[in-house]
Amino acid sequence: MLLHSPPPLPQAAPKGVFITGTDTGIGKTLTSAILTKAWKGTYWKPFQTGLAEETGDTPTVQHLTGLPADHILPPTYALQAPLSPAAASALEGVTLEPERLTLPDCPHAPLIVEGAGGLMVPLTDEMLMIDLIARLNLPVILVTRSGLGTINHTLLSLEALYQRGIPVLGFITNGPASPQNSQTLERLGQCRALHHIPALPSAPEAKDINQIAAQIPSWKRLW
Ligand SMILES: Nc1ncnc2c1ncn2[C@@H]1O[C@H](COP(=O)(O)OP(=O)(O)OP(=O)(O)O)[C@@H](O)[C@H]1O
Ligand SMILES: C[C@H](N)[C@H](N)CCCCCC(=O)O
Ligand SMILES: [Mg+2]
Repeated sequence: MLLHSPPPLPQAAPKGVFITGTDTGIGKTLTSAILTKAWKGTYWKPFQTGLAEETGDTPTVQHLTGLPADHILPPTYALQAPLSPAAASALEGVTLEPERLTLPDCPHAPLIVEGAGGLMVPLTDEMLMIDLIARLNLPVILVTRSGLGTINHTLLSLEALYQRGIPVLGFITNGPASPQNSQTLERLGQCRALHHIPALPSAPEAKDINQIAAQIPSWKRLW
């Protein structure tokens, strides 16, 4: 057995999906914008850090999707330091209570929830991002880079998810096309390659989101 067995996916369409990745800066926000647009869903980033250096993922998704404001929920925690939520909150004297988080009512299903960084990012001294995913009880879409190094990073993340019984709807590769890597990840990771996002020649714009979103299977077709 290479990896633990993948937990079964829910039989019926769940309330939403949790977008995680093999790293920070891997393309979770770009992917979340594409999926929110494709499914005309509702985007939520519960933990935003790094606002001292960036505008934040929520306004980015709002801008890239051009969806009405009620498709975009505000972050539950918005922190300045470009660090993990646990480290940023300690610096800023903010108390995080991820154990109290529940899925918000979302006006437009499905809910697309974006993490911060990867699975093992600390939210507090007792809780990691992966524990929040388990608590919210959503299936995962894993964003990973397409090129060399992705096999190890992706299988490590899948193994962690499977060991915690977290179902994975599939992975999305981001970067220069590498069909061979996608096939290897499907085979060894027992996980579906949902889509590939190409390396765009410049910073993503709404037109890019529209074009890629048009290629995404409908939410209903995935269940
Ligand atoms: N396929 C792509 N083509 C061009 N630029 C990309 C692509 N994917 C991501 N980027 C750019 O790389 C940067 C990081 O991507 P993104 O913000 O989606 O990462 P992230 O995983 O959401 O990071 P964080 O952990 O901070 O939320 C962004 O500036 C984004 O526009
Ligand atoms: C600031 C950045 N954009 C992310 N929001 C936070 C990433 C935390 C990564 C922690 C780590 O894995 O070292
Ligand atoms: Mg992001």
